[in-house]
Amino acid sequence: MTEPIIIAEQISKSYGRKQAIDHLSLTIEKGSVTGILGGNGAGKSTFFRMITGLVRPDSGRLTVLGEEPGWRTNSQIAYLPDRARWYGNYTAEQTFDWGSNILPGFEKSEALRLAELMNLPLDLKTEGMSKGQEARLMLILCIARSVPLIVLDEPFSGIDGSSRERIIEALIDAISEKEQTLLISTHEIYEVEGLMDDVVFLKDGAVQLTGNAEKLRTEYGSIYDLSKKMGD
Ligand SMILES: Nc1ncnc2c1ncn2[C@@H]1O[C@H](COP(=O)(O)OP(=O)(O)OP(=O)(O)O)[C@@H](O)[C@H]1O
Repeated sequence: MTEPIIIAEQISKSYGRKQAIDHLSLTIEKGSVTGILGGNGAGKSTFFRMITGLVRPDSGRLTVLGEEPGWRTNSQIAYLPDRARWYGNYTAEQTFDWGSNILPGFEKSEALRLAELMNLPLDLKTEGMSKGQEARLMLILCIARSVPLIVLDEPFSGIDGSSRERIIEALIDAISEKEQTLLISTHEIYEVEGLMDDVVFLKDGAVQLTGNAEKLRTEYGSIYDLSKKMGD
């Protein structure tokens, strides 16, 4: 029996004359890995910001973990924003200590294990990190948390193609044991598609197509091929 963790009912959001989200209705099932896909400006990041309460819908109703998004739901969400920046100049290990003190559900031992899997040096300070190393650190801060919902907005941007596979394996490894729900937006569909149970294509702030990834693959060959058809 499936149970929804996110229910969006006809939600809309405009920035001035730009309609970023347009009467979007969508249900995300508990325990699923859902790829939120779509071209630039489709509304992916805005939808994620709504889930984390950073942006409120102008109209419609959004329910996350059984209630309206806010500080109570946010303690149960690990969110990687699209333009994540780490401002302090700390080593990865010091950052994990900070995470243990601040982030609900953060497990330092899991973070250390993931850092090894992802080849992230522990003694390097953030100012000396490459873009890809910083991206790994931000990702680990999210996926080393035992929280019901993980929301990753473009987690692989800045990570080179040859490292991505290893990082995606670490991600699968991190979430497979836990009953977590994962939402992930990405333009790297080819590498990530094996991870997805469900797929949502957004266009102009509304659902263009949604479905079970396996079923869509039977019909279209691959989610990557489908995304080409959808014009991503
Ligand atoms: N704070 C803002 N102020 C004005 N317009 C905004 C703002 N945030 C988003 N928009 C607009 O809303 C639309 C949706 O943007 P959003 O960032 O959600 O798209 P996206 O699907 O995440 O795109 P990308 O793949 O390029 O990251 C775009 O047209 C964008 O310009």
